[in-house]
Amino acid sequence: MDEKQIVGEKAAEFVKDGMVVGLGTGSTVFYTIQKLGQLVKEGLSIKGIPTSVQTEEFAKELGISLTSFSEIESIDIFIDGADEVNSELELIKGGGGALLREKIIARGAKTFIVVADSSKRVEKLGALPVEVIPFGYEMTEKHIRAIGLVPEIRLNRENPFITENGNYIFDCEISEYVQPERLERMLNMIPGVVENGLFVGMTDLVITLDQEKCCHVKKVRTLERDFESLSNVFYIFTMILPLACPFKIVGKVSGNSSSVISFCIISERVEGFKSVAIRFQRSCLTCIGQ
Ligand SMILES: O=C[C@H](O)[C@H](O)[C@H](O)COP(=O)(O)O
Repeated sequence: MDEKQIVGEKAAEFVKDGMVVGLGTGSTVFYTIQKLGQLVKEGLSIKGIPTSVQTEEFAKELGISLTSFSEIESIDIFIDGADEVNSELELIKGGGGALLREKIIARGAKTFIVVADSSKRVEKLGALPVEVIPFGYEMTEKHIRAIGLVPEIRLNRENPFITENGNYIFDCEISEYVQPERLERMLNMIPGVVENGLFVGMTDLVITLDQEKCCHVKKVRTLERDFESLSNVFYIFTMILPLACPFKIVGKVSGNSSSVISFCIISERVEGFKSVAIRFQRSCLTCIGQ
């Protein structure tokens, strides 16, 4: 059994009867889907949401029922491969061009499991696909270059590769380190960029292999998500009791580590509370190891 098959099949163990399952794209999750097809034949009842036409067709061939966003409230679990995984379980995806649909599903899933053979583990994330609309892509390329990346248009023979959403992809070399979450935001602010392949703070588990070829299931810290929830509660609190609360949250930002920064109880009403706010932010950052 090759590595992709071991990790791919292992992930199928996390799928339970009645679940809505996001089905990823690629040669690793292929084995998960194949295994799910076998389990469905043995009686497992699930509904799949595919991330690409290729996956959709494969799932149909295997007899896996599919559903659509209009028919479901949420996605229980999303299983997908990755091109690069670092020690923080931050990912680069999109080698197969399916990054946009994958990110939509990853963001909507309660649990996101990544299946990755050992070749995907990297110290530094380095080769990032960025999906852009064809209109003005030459200008978009300049803007991507201006933030320090080295983009190269992905080709299909001599023509630009076209994604299933009708867009182009720039494969970008990350030459200088920028914090992934920041880079993700910077890219997505460029007009013409539809999405990029950085998946930060989304992964719940990575199934991979070590040198002894043992299957490992790593749990990512959920602290950032906890902070996000706490931030939401606090935000609602200050909305309900604006007069009673001495703090004002400047903005509710969803996301991850920097949402802690925007956990931002910056006092607008009482000057003295500013130092409290700053100390609080610092302790949050220490907690998440920044
Ligand atoms: O667009 C493709 C996806 O992001 C894949 O999940 C990724 O490229 C990994 O694919 P594979 O399992 O074939 O290495």
